[in-house]
Amino acid sequence: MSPDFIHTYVSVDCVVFGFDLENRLNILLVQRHVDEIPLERRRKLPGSLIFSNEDVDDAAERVLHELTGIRKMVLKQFKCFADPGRANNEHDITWMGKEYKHHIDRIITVAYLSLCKIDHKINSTKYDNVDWFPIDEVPELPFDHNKIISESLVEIRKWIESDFSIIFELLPKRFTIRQLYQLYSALSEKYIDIKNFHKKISSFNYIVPLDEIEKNVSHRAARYYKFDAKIYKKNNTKLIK
Ligand SMILES: O=P(O)(O)OC[C@H]1O[C@@H](O)[C@H](O)[C@@H]1O
Repeated sequence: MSPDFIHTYVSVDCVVFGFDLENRLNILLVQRHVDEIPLERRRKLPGSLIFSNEDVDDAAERVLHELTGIRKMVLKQFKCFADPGRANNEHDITWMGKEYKHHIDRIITVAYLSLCKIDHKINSTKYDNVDWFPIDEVPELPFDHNKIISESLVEIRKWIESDFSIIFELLPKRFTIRQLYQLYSALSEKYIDIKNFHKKISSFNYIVPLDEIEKNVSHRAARYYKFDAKIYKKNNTKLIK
């Protein structure tokens, strides 16, 4: 075989989105625990090299489980990142050497998107530090992880346009229309008038009003709603075309 063909490692990286109480999109970052790397360069996307007998999708599921303790999470493979130089920063080489006891200088990574309710208990079996970061407070990250995150944003927008029901993976089980509006606005780049949004939403029978309203709020208390997946599957309409 020509020596120009690569023998390379393959990894997965997961961008897990959450939506916080201040109506901001967040993502989960983990911390590398290695003294030789400066503190401010230790945060990264959760990821792993894949095992020789493992499918990439299975590796992504494993990473998410090791990250959150949750068995089944919504998961979407969206892109492969294969720049030959993506893993040759000296800190990243040090990290890979410590973590895998190998000199690794080329890794192709397959990136995944996932969604998690931010109030879900994170019970990591692998990482000591797992934290939510608002998307505009994400620090400079190792490898090409900042690039992966910015491409994942484009992807999550497309995903919501093609399957609106995934938005409910990010909302609490009961939510107000304002929360739904704020999440939809944070995700889509278009301006949407709140009154029109309310009108559209009230025509969707899969968004079901509950007999509960907000308590202890300074504004007019809003009603809570829930998403009914069964009704949604029957209609499967897009929210806004
Ligand atoms: O074991 P760790 O370092 O978490 O994962 C392997 C890393 O290797 C790189 O391709 C990835 O970007 C990934 O983050």
